[in-house]
Amino acid sequence: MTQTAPQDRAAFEARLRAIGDARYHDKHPFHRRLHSGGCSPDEVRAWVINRYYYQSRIPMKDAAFMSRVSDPALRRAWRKRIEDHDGTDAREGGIARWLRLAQAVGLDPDYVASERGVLPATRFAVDAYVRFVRDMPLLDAVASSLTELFAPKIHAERIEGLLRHYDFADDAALSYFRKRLTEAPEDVAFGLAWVLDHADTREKQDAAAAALEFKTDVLWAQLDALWSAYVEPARIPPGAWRPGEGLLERAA
Ligand SMILES: O=C(O)c1cc(C(=O)O)c2c(n1)C(=O)C(=O)c1cc(C(=O)O)[nH]c1-2
Repeated sequence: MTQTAPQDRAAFEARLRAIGDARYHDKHPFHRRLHSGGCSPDEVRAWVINRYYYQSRIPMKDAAFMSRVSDPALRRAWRKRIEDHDGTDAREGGIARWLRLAQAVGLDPDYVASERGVLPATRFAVDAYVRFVRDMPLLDAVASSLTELFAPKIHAERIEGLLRHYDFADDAALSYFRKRLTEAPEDVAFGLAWVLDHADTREKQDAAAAALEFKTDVLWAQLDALWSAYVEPARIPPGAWRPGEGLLERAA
């Protein structure tokens, strides 16, 4: 039986980028609504609450990844991701910055950090991502992080759209996204080179592409859940956040 030859490096990279062009969540109607000023204050709050759950699990999935890596050089390159989100003694991290955004939209950061009110489908999607990275081959795990190839564009659009359309938005509230503009390209340059180097058979290339598609589904499913629950006609699942809950005194 003849084996299919691997794609050359440029063709394989183009294949990965085409997955983003077709499936990345910048195309989801919820993001269009958010960035163009179409979201109500409560829709923005629902997004902040649910997206916190994703943020909170990113360093956990990176720790799960590192626990499986025997190569010290790869661990050294990867551990920055955990510090970017958790911070260090000297430096604030992304989770703290996200909670600043929560405060700016009138939410009590303790409520957001409690993870109460997160939609069931958000939990299922995000937990599936953590499990995927914990259980699948390292190549698939690294490939699944490559949605970050497409993230700087959406972060830039978001900064511009939120600043233009929403009163709560200012540099402090949006500092999370501005910081990611420099953090994400560093991470993804490393991740992409690693995947291109290690996907040395057609089967591995197919697996890496499938991992990236899986991750686009993880992101898309979160926004589908948000739309279904909070955009009219709203269908909020039992136990999920209801407008009016978890607000700061001044916003209540
Ligand atoms: O706002 C976004 O659209 C977005 C998307 C993604 C992504 O593509 O997974 C990440 C982020 N932001 C992000 O801020 C972030 O720290 C991050 C880490 C990862 C990852 O898979 O390791 N994705 C993302």
